[in-house]
Amino acid sequence: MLDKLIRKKGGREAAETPEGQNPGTREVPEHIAIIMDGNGRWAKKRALPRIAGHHEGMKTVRKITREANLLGVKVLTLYAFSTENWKRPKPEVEFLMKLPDEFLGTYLPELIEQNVRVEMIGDYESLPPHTKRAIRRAMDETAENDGLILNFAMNYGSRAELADAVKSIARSVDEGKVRPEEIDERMISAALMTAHLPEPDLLIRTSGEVRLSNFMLWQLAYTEFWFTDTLWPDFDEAALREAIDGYQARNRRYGGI
Ligand SMILES: CCc1cc(N2CCCCCC2)n2ncc(-c3ccc(F)cc3)c2n1
Repeated sequence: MLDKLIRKKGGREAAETPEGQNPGTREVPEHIAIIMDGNGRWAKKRALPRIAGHHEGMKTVRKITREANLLGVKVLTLYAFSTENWKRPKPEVEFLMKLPDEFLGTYLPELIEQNVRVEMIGDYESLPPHTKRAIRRAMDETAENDGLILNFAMNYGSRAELADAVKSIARSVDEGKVRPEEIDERMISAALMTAHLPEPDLLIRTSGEVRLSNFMLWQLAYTEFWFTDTLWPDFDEAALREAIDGYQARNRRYGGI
């Protein structure tokens, strides 16, 4: 089983672990981001159609959301559909675009009961109308909840997000609201779709793939990565706790030696 934590080196200044504090006693990650990979392979191993893997993966979304909320995680960002996924076969894309409605139709009452707030990052307007309706309803019906933020990255691509942020800042310069010399990291972070969220503390990617796939490239600058061979449909509460244990066991540094 390939479970490994790859710690980002270097980065922003921040206090070292205070003297005397046991580095293993770190808090639960405030923000966990997950690239939910391995659904098609899970189905193939069982001689099932790929959509069976996506459907099983949806049940894992429910399981991991509940566990993360119980553990005190504040934000859970799930990479559900990338801008590149439109290239998949039409029937698969059509099935995927129905999953938000199916997921919320089944689990929204449970999410509301758990005080979960549903949010989304990505290009909302380009989604099919039925997909937008389901997501909009879930966001509206959970807007007052102040528990875990369940943030779906839907029709999301980090480079497109960064390009939009640059355009927005360039417009502000054009309008005389911003001088070029004022543009800094903070202004760019504030122009991203995740401006209102803390940066991810822990990124988990399942199915053994070790790459970012155009996911939160700016926001993951200081994030610890956990890569596991476990396929997303098989990723259960114990697997989540193992990833969090791996995160807590490391003496996280934002730079310095
Ligand atoms: C549109 C692509 C997609 C795929 C997908 N899969 C398939 C691929 C990844 C594994 C999980 C199951 N899920 N699972 C939940 C949602 C969902 C999205 C938004 C929302 F508001 C509520 C639920 C979802 N969306």
